[in-house]
Amino acid sequence: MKIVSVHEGVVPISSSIRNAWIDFSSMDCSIVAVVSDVVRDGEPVVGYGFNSNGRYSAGEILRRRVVPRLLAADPESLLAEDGQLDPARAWGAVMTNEKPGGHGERSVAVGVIDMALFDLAAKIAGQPLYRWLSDRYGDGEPDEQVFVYAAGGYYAPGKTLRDLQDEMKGFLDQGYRVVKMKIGGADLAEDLERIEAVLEVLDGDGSRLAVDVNGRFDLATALEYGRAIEPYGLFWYEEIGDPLDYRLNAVVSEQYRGPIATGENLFSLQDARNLIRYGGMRPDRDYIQVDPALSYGLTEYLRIQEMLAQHGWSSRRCVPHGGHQFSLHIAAALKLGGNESYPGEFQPTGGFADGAVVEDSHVRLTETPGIGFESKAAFYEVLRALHA
Ligand SMILES: O=C([O-])CC(=O)C(=O)O
Ligand SMILES: [Mg+2]
Repeated sequence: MKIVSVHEGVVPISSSIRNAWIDFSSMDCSIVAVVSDVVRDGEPVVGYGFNSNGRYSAGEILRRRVVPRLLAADPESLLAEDGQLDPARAWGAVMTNEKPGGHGERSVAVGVIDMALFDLAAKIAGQPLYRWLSDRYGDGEPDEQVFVYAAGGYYAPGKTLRDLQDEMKGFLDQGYRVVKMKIGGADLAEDLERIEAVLEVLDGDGSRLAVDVNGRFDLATALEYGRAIEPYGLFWYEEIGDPLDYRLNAVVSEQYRGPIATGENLFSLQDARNLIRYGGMRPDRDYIQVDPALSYGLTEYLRIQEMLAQHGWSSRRCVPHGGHQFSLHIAAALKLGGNESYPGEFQPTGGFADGAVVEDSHVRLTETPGIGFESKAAFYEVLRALHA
């Protein structure tokens, strides 16, 4: 098995929405196609990857460092003992001459390639990624369905409380029981009004609503909001302060009794370990949201899972950020607690297979080999155009 060529491009995933920190008016995403010399039905087997959402395309790092190193590696050095592609060995090749620390956009570029290599490896084996992964890194019996919650509830120009309620009703109509909305982009009084409007749609059941601050609050505001929302008994209170401010998180976790979720902007084993060591996260109720696509890929995510286990954390406490197919496979294979879903945003990259049905907030995977981009027509067209 040899890699014949790697093609890289950018796709816009922009929209008019806004969270407490950024708008998405110029959001875009790197995509790659890794073409192998394996031929099936007269066509080369190709692995695809992309970089989730929330960070911009990382083309410069891909073109100047990551892809050249992959192509320069001795093909034999990328194979496991069974002669098949081993994405973890390729990971070592693309990280050659990279110093530790400072895991900014480099982790995004490596994550894109890592995803494509896992897609390729599972396709060559003729298996959907979740079964391939479960056989190698899990117990061989993957979850057949995965808990998903619907993320949305953004701020947008002219968006009324009624619009927010209609958006959430739409999620419930699509089969979701748990929904997420943004807070921290308005003042407390307005956000409480928005939360109460959504709770009306959820029959007053706060345990079905997560709120996401996107790292906006200082400690005083975090505690003030915490006191105000604690009585609602929410599903979780997300990314309350700066993602690297572990002390803020620890102080809030001493005072806010409900579940806290964070980690979507931690991009390495070392950062995730610091969160566990110093962030006050409680293994009996809190959630880790590291997104494998943004954080050096599944190769690094497996290391993070090992670290969590060593610290007494169940994989069920992990619910990755991003709402994409890659994490859905990982969630099923590694028995995570679930996966985010974006029914209304980040097209064409986000979301699951076209035919995927959500029932009681759970979704099943397809048996398409690899990650299954081929079952997501609009995205597949963009990916195929990279190399066709
Ligand atoms: O608004 C964003 O950047 C996305 C986000 O936080 C999430 O999906 O949890
Ligand atoms: Mg978030």
